[in-house]
Amino acid sequence: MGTIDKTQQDAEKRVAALEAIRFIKDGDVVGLGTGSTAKYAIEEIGKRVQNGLTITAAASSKKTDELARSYGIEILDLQTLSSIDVSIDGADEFTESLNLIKGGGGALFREKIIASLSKNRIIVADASKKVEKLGAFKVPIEVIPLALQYVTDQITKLRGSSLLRQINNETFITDNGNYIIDADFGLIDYPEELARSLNQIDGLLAHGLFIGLTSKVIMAINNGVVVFE
Ligand SMILES: O=C(CO)[C@H](O)[C@H](O)COP(=O)(O)O
Repeated sequence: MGTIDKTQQDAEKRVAALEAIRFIKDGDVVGLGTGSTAKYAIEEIGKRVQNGLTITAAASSKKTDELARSYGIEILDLQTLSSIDVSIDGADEFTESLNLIKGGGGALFREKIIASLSKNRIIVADASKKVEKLGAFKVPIEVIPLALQYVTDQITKLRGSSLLRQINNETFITDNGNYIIDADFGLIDYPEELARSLNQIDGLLAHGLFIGLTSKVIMAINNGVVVFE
């Protein structure tokens, strides 16, 4: 993949995010993702709301909730929603078959609920996120604290190694009050199979393999976009 030019990467994130906004129309309920790419989309949606766009939104994290509200975007209570028109979110890795790894920002559980509720699930990404096989980025796994050892042992049985996420020497706590394990399974040949196995572990709230949860990936490269759908 080579060295990633951060300025170029940021420019691509913005281009992809702006392209995705074309899919939002007046009256939509919009699912808002988390992370630096989703942030570009939220900021632009916010500006358009200030200029008369009438949407409501669901936020995938406290950070996104705060950012969206700061622009005057009306945030709905996720627990009351049974459908979202369009969601825009980022990804840590994606393949051409639209499988993803998400959760680098630790918001994977709410992001998964939003994707599951959404009719049109748009992922926005810079070109560095495209991979042949998932797995160079460790799979984030949200774990209910009392099940930490149990879940770690089950990950070991699936030939994965676990690292409890720490930020500034402190255990990272999700918006839901849980831990994140970053699990290394090496390059993943059969992501659907691994996702199914992880789904069966009690105490594991959500994992970052997003299989069949994406309508399209808008990837920016240089100043253009490529759409995978
Ligand atoms: O899944 C996520 C947060 O939980 C993000 O979408 C993912 O980490 C990508 O982030 P960024 O746009 O900053 O590269």
